[in-house]
Amino acid sequence: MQIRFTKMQGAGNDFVVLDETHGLLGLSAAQYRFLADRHFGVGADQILSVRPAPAPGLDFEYVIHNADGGEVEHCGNGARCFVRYVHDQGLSERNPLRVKVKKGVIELKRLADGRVTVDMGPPVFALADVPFNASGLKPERLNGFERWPLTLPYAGEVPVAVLSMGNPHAVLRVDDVDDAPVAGWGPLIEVHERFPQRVNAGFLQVVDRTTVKLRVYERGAGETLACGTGACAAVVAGIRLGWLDERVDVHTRGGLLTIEWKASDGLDAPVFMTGPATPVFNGVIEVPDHLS
Ligand SMILES: N[C@@H](CCC[C@H](N)C(=O)O)C(=O)O
Repeated sequence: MQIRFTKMQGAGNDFVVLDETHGLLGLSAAQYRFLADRHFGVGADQILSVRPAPAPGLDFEYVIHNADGGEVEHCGNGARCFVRYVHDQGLSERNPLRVKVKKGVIELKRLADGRVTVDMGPPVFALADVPFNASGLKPERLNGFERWPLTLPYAGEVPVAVLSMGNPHAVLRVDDVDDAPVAGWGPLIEVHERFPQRVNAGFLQVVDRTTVKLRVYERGAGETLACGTGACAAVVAGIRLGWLDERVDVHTRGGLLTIEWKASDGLDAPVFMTGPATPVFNGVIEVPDHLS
């Protein structure tokens, strides 16, 4: 089967975007993996499928698959690319857009300078909803928020903040992100037995109260150049732990994301993420039928 796609990136987190507004392509997990493959397919961290609105009051649905073929709840950088895509392809002129993703409904706004602001919704702290199994663990409390000791082979106990942005995140503070053991610890944290749905592992360096550096080892994709939900989770954790103010510039290896969370309005205040969304190229690819 031949399919048309657009390759996009948001702060270096890259995507294959598919238009399914006129009918579903019915791709299998193996076919998503093929598209994401950097040697045999197009190459991407995630595949984004743009679909018609599933209910009145919504503009679209968009479905996200990780490079490993698994469907996921949310993708912050993908949300910004999705908005740019529907606008550039003439699928909608509306601004803002209300869009269904697996985690719920999100609102996305194109800015005059080409960037996009996403209302990511409130963070989730209930451990069962992350999900995280804390049974038998004794947390360290900082500023009224917990860090949990995660035991890693060879590394011993490392303290992580745990929360969900619709998808699960573990956030670990490091002194120097360029020196952080992302490749070594990332895969161990991703599949740690205390995270029954696996987890995205964020390595956070606090530069000052409004500036951080971040690297994320993503569930189902490995280390990416940026992770939007990871940036939100890291800033929310940093605010709750007393390290950060309510508006923070997050420097990733692929670009700058700005995160705002007005915790002073309550823990259920929405998180706003602003950043770039850039088309790279359009193409047509033959997707092998034997992978269906
Ligand atoms: N790159 C994304 C997150 C994609 C999903 C994540 N890997 C997961 O499995 O939860 C982002 O920008 O948020």
